[in-house]
Amino acid sequence: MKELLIATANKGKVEDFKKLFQGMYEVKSLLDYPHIPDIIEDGQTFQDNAQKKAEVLSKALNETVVADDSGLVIDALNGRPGVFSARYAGEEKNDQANMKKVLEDLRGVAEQDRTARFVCTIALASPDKKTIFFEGQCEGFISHKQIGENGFGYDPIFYVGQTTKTMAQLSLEEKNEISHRARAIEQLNNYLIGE
Ligand SMILES: O=c1nc[nH]c2c1ncn2[C@H]1C[C@H](O)[C@@H](COP(=O)(O)OP(=O)(O)OP(=O)(O)O)O1
Ligand SMILES: [Mg+2]
Repeated sequence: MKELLIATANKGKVEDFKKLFQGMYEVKSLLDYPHIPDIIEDGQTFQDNAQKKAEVLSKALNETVVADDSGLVIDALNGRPGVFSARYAGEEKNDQANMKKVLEDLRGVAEQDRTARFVCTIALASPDKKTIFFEGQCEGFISHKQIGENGFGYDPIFYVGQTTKTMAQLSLEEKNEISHRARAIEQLNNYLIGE
């Protein structure tokens, strides 16, 4: 089976990619290449960061690389945390601290004003080809406390759509039906099949 390298060291993302590419590609990630240094994400947009992560690795290894830059965009916080989602509460990239800070920032904000979306931008970079982008989103709203054990990142505080289920209450299969990452990967997959 063909290998596909994902320029991420995020275990939750790797699990999503492996499940979504099951039977199609053998997914490798930066977890398999621990010696590769972290790529500084200094872009203004998810696309900028996905492009940098994919192109730096594609050039270094001279092979096709996929990268994902994603995050939580909250309307009442003017789109924050956005591209700063991973480090919202500090450089240690601690999910619990990030969620705590979001809930503190939204203290007193009414239900109807807690709208948010997850955004995932995927970049496909190949040596001597133009980088291509695919974006997926998932609408929802922010809970008042953490609910559910599954997934990663901000899943426990993100109610999916108009439901009363957080992303962390979904099974991996259910999440992969509706998530921002699944929607972006579906477009990537359609492109790769057509190549
Ligand atoms: O499905 C998701 N469910 C919950 N939270 C999520 C999801 N997708 C992204 N997120 C959050 C986690 C992290 O706080 C940020 C990603 O930051 P982002 O820089 O793209 O990833 P990262 O630094 O963890 O790994 P890497 O850059 O190596 O891909 O958005
Ligand atoms: Mg990152």
